[in-house]
Amino acid sequence: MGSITKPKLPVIDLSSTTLNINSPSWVTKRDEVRRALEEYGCFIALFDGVSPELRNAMFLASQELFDLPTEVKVLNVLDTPYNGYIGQQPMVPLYESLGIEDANTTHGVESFTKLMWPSGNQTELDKIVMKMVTESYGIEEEYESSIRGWTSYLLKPTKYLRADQAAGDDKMLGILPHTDKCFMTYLHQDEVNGLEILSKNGDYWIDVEYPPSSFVVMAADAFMAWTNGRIEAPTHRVMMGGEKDRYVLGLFASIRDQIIEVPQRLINENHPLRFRPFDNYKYMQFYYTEEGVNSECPIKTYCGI
Ligand SMILES: O=C(O)CCC(=O)C(=O)O
Ligand SMILES: [Fe+2]
Repeated sequence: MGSITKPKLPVIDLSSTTLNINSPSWVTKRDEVRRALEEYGCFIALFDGVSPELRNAMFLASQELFDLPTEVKVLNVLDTPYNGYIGQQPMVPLYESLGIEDANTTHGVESFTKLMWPSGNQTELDKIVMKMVTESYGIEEEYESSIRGWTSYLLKPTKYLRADQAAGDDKMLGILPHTDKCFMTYLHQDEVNGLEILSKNGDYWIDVEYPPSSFVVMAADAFMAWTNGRIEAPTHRVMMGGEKDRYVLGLFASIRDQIIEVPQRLINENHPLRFRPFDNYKYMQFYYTEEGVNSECPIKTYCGI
């Protein structure tokens, strides 16, 4: 491992100023997005400048949220396991998160969400990425008719305590290696790095350095199954070092009340069908069963062929 220069994640500019659906650069970018996802399962998207003032405001709000007493935070209970409040877990003592379901619609949290996702356009990033990937594969119709309208968004402010206990250069685990169980994930962080992506061959971890105004776009398990395994959900973890707490805003897109089925176009001799039709929310429930937790690749166990 020592002397290998590790690759960095591809950075793709998806700011609205650079995107024009009728220009040749749209096609180039679209295929770049697909290739990045096929190769790494994720990439860094530069996405419309969030002003420094807004960024500060949203991370300040996040900080205030985590400063609430634990008794208040635990009141945030959601139906899907691990989507409400998580904290004080012995395996990952630095980690804390608070999920807000239906982040783009639920009336009561709308203003909070708007603050957290300035100009409300981060679900727009999902729309752009999905348009690009599905166009690139020629499966836009399948996306429009059976996925897009069923997408729900979980907004998850997350805090990682600084790793005071870490001695010297040692880092502490912020979140255990995992793949996400939803469809797609969009991550935005404050200034502290820590996210690491496992390379496709599993040989090394890639450190993620976010440029300002950038998001990590990451495929999750349900997307991997929908694309018949063309795009794999990358294993990732967080390692904490240094003297600052880390704040992250995650947006997790899942498909609700709709069976996900591999589009015919993605099935052929070289790519035989690998996944049976499945329900994303039932899969997330399955993941927290004993069988799911102990499975090496839960999505394959759940609906693999
Ligand atoms: O903190 C990060 O950068 C990643 C968080 C994450 O992987 C998750 O919440 O699923
Ligand atoms: Fe994750």
